[in-house]
Amino acid sequence: MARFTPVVLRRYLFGGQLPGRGCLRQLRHRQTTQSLYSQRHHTTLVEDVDGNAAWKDAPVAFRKQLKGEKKLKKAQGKGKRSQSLEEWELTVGIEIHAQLNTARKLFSSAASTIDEEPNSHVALFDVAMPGSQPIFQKETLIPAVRAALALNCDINRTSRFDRKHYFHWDQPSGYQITQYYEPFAKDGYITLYAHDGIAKEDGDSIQIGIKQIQMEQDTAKTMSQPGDIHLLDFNRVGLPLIEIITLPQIHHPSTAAALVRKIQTILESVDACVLGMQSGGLRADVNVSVSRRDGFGGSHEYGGVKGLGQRTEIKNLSSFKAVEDAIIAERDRQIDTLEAGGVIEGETRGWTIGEKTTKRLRGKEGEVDYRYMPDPDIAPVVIGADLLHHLQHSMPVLPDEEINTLVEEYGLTAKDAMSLTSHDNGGRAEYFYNVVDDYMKLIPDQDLSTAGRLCGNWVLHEMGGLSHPEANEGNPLGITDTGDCLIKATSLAHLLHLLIGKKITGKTAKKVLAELFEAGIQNVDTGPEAIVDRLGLWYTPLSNREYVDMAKTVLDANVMEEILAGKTGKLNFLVGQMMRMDTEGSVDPQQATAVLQKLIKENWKS
Ligand SMILES: Nc1ncnc2c1ncn2[C@@H]1O[C@H](COP(=O)(O)OP(=O)(O)OP(=O)(O)O)[C@@H](O)[C@H]1O
Ligand SMILES: [Mg+2]
Ligand SMILES: [Mg+2]
Repeated sequence: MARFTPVVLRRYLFGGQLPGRGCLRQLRHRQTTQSLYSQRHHTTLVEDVDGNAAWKDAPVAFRKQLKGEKKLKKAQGKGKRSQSLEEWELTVGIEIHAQLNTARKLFSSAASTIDEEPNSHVALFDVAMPGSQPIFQKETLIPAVRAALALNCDINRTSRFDRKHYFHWDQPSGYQITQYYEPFAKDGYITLYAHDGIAKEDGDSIQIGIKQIQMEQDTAKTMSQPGDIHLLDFNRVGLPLIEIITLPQIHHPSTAAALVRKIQTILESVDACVLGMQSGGLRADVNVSVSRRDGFGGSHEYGGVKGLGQRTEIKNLSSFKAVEDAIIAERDRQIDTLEAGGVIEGETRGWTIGEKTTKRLRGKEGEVDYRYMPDPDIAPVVIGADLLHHLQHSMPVLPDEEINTLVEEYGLTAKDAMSLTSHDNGGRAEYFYNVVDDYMKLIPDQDLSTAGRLCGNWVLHEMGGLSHPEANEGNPLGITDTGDCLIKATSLAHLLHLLIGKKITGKTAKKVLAELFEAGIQNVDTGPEAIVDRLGLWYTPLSNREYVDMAKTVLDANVMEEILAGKTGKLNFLVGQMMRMDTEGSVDPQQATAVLQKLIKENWKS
């Protein structure tokens, strides 16, 4: 599968001290200053694109997810369970493994691949050929450090690699190289807001500590076949991962899912990661415990958090929903066990989508002794102050800041801002900015938030409803990461300009939008004016006589009495009726209201 060339990532490098070839790609057309809008007028980033994008995983539509969560919460809130939740406090800590966005593996120059011919990118070191040595690919530090900075971590200027020993077919050397004793980043945090989808109980926002982030190797990919046959793909072995470890400070399943989703968004926004959860580029292990709320909490402690119950760990969850469902199932199992007088064992458990309960995989006595030891073949990693400084100053706008800008400057609701940034790998937001830019050029004295609200409504809602049998499934509008779309931004801006200038009606605008979409699919170059011309849909205002005739048809004595008695909502109802009467959509609601008011004032009688 083709990838973007690494050239653009050179902007994260400095003074030619690191070669660009080790880094993969830059995804977004995002900037580093406070105001996205103001900077958009000064900055043009060069995107050097080579072939097709490798990312195919569109994030789960946020609205859909919120709806699902609401339903789930409703179901959870019922009956006996909610009673036991008053007595027991759930605590969760999460480990997230994310594949870094690099061209090479962590300790060999073999290419990192996505969906390529199995075992086609494997260096001798990756399969532990005797005599082969690890060569740390220092470019891998760039996405790793960017991820750590985005998660507010302190960067350890000197970190080291250790060996974690275990025997399994997916690990040819018998150990995984990780950072156990001295990871490269620690003491970070992430802030989650209500609009990120956290539990109601967590209020407007919650901060979760990140204990540390370490770099480590991925394992080979196992493809199990019928008949106990396991096929191995060593392309994945040795790919650079980061493991992000949160403190046990999460107390609600939906907050846990929101955290994983937000970490994915953040990693993506700083170009630290290539693939999302849906494509296996991000995996989560959840650690779950419960303790009594009555002050007799548990005796366990982790990272300075005391009073915890015994944890169990559910490994390898690969969707946000699985994170939430597995935590709920494990919480309920632990509470049931404790209420029945049992004890919770420290164990690793598994979760299968659709199951009601987690399943024990191995107990504490079955835990492997990893015999951690410093890797004698790898020198300490020293991060220079200059590299750190450069990376700190080339960070893009982070998702929270972007949401804030969309709400504060562009006048969107937090929900719409979230939707906009989560669609099409962020491409929908880029498209939106382009539409607003073009629209503002047509009406320069327009207030940005008014323009933003109008364009946001069309980009999200009107365009969201478009479909065509020949359109690409999953991305019908053909929106790219950089904001190109089948309906050109400038065409939509012109269309909205015609609408606001009352040159066409709202109904016509929708019709023209559908025509622009169709033209895009058929690769026909046309603009909104040409379509309005062709369809003969230029707006001709109705005469006052026509308004009065229509108003008389909808008015009746009873409704008029109600309006006179102060029921102003009824007036809107009548305007709606007038608009429905006119199939061409030529009724201007303001004028209809004025005519109705006048008739009522004159106490018109039929
Ligand atoms: N009592 C507890 N209840 C809930 N979560 C806990 C508890 N104790 C620790 N945790 C969480 O468990 C995770 C422990 O991760 P860590 O990588 O330090 O150890 P590990 O799970 O033993 O290692 P690994 O799985 O990587 O071999 C952290 O996210 C932490 O917040
Ligand atoms: Mg861990
Ligand atoms: Mg763990």
